[in-house]
Amino acid sequence: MAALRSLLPCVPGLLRPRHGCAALRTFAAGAKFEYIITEKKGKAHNVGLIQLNRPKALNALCKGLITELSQALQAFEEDRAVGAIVLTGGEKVFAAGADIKEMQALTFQECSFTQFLRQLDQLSQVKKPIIAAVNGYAVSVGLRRPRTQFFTASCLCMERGTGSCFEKA
Ligand SMILES: C[C@@H](CO)C(=O)SCCNC(=O)CCNC(=O)[C@H](O)C(C)(C)COP(=O)(O)OP(=O)(O)OC[C@H]1O[C@@H](n2cnc3c(N)ncnc32)[C@H](O)[C@@H]1OP(=O)(O)O
Repeated sequence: MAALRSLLPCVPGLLRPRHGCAALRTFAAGAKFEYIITEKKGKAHNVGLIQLNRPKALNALCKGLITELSQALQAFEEDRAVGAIVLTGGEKVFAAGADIKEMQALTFQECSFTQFLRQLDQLSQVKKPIIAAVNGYAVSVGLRRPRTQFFTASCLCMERGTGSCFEKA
């Protein structure tokens, strides 16, 4: 908990986009991600940070992003040094929900029962506490994730307008 507390004041700074920083795009295990950035934070490197990093599509959850998120969460889950995970997005948006462009070509059954959304549900199997640091829009499936987390650090969010069917931080 002490490591988490020490991390929280840093989170707004962490929300700034970090394009082009190769070191931050490299996961502890050595894998490189296209849609997320991972890092271990805290003095003891015991907080796993995952930042959704698909800004051009407002972090819409495409299949590739969901796969990478799943891999990163699994790796932090298995990393005995990591006690908790912080999941965050960008400055304007946490996530604009499922990738509707990708969904366009799929049937309802394909969306619901195949890998597309099922893999997302598997993320809730992670046993370590996940803090969702939400900033800006959190839409639909992008909202369901923070809601299922143990604690949503909405106190860290910045105000940006309103939306009737969307939840804004
Ligand atoms: C499976 C179910 C669960 O219930 C879902 O999750 S369905 C997905 C639900 N989400 C949405 O319907 C959100 C759609 N997006 C929006 O309404 C708006 O983008 C916005 C969040 C209100 C933000 O609007 P803004 O005007 O600030 O930004 P743009 O609309 O110009 O978007 C920029 C850029 O991102 C692409 N994009 C946005 N959301 C998605 C998405 N969900 N999937 C794929 N792509 C998305 C948008 O197309 C723009 O890209 P461009 O066309 O310019 O290449």
